[in-house]
Amino acid sequence: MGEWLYLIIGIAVLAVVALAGLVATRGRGRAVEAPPAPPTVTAPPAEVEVDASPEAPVVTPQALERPEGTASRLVRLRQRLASSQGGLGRGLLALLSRERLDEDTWESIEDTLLAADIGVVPTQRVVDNLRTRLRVQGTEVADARAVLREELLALVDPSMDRRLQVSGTDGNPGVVLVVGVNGAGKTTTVGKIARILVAEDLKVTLGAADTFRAAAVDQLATWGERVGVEVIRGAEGSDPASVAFEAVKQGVEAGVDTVIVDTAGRLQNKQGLMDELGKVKRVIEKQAPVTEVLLVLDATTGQNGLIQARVFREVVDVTGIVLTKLDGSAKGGIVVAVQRELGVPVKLVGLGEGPDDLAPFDAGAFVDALLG
Ligand SMILES: Nc1nc2c(ncn2[C@@H]2O[C@H](COP(=O)(O)OP(=O)(O)OP(=O)(O)O)[C@@H](O)[C@H]2O)c(=O)[nH]1
Repeated sequence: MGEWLYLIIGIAVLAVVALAGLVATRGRGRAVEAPPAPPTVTAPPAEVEVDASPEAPVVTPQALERPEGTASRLVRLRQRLASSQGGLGRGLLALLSRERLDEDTWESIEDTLLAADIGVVPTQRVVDNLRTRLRVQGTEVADARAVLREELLALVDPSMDRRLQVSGTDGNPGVVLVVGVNGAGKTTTVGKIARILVAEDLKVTLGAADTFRAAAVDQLATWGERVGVEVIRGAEGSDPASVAFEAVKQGVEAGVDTVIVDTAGRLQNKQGLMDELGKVKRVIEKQAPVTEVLLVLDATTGQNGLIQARVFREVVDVTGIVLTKLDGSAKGGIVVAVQRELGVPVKLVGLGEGPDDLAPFDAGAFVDALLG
């Protein structure tokens, strides 16, 4: 009987232990299956602002981009130029091919040219020349196109030297200073020029001297990272001249071909701008001469752009113009107006937000694009 009692007690103990084990296992199972606690929401990292821009993803140095080569970029961008500007030439040709070129028609031709922002004086000149040439020569429609092409080409002036001075002398790098009001596309243009130079196997350093906007500095840093170009930056609000100085100094030491300096474009007043850009240029030239001063203008701003251009011309010796956003405007005539205003050539045109949407300006190709 005693043996039976021990056996029953033993079985009971085993059953209790097994039951306890089962409950504990189930308990652990539930703990594993339980949904994880919600993640703590942390502030986005500083780069997020740059990340948000579709054209400026953060790319690690291991994944350097190869910028588009000049030849394929030109073919692509010429088509884009023709699609944004072709309306002007088509409109003019339609008017010129009318049976009778009466006063109303000449007035419409004048209005079409003015609407494209060519400016009053050049418009008058073209209309006068067309009137004389088409009357004297009694020209057929087919010739009207050739005459119009010649007149537009003369306005754009193919004789201007549009080469970018990106090389220095005496062992110095070329130094390109990029100026213009905020929002014109300065920082983007600096990034795009760097890519053009990298595609041509030149060594480049960038100076982020637009220290008033942290986002502009970050934006430029991202442009540089994408193609493995060093970007010299200062703290937010630091002296733009010291950043420019440091960029050129490091560029000289590293033996690069070109240093491109992005500047701040606050048009607070002429004196302030003059002091700021004057100082930037002076300190740079302690290291190496500035070889090119590019003024970036937004083609969509019309007369306003011309007023800005005038202010910058008085402040700094502009040597070339970059017209941005020509893709977003049918007013390609601004090329003529701004060259007339400043007496310096348009050297580059921006034709989109893509990283390789910047092209050297070519007078003949531009006029052909106008004629559609
Ligand atoms: N469609 C089009 N957009 C352009 C072109 N060039 C620049 N942009 C856009 O214009 C906007 C302003 O360009 P930014 O380079 O930031 O202008 P910024 O002059 O440096 O202005 P801050 O950085 O404020 O000094 C951006 O959204 C660019 O993508 C262009 O040729 N075509």
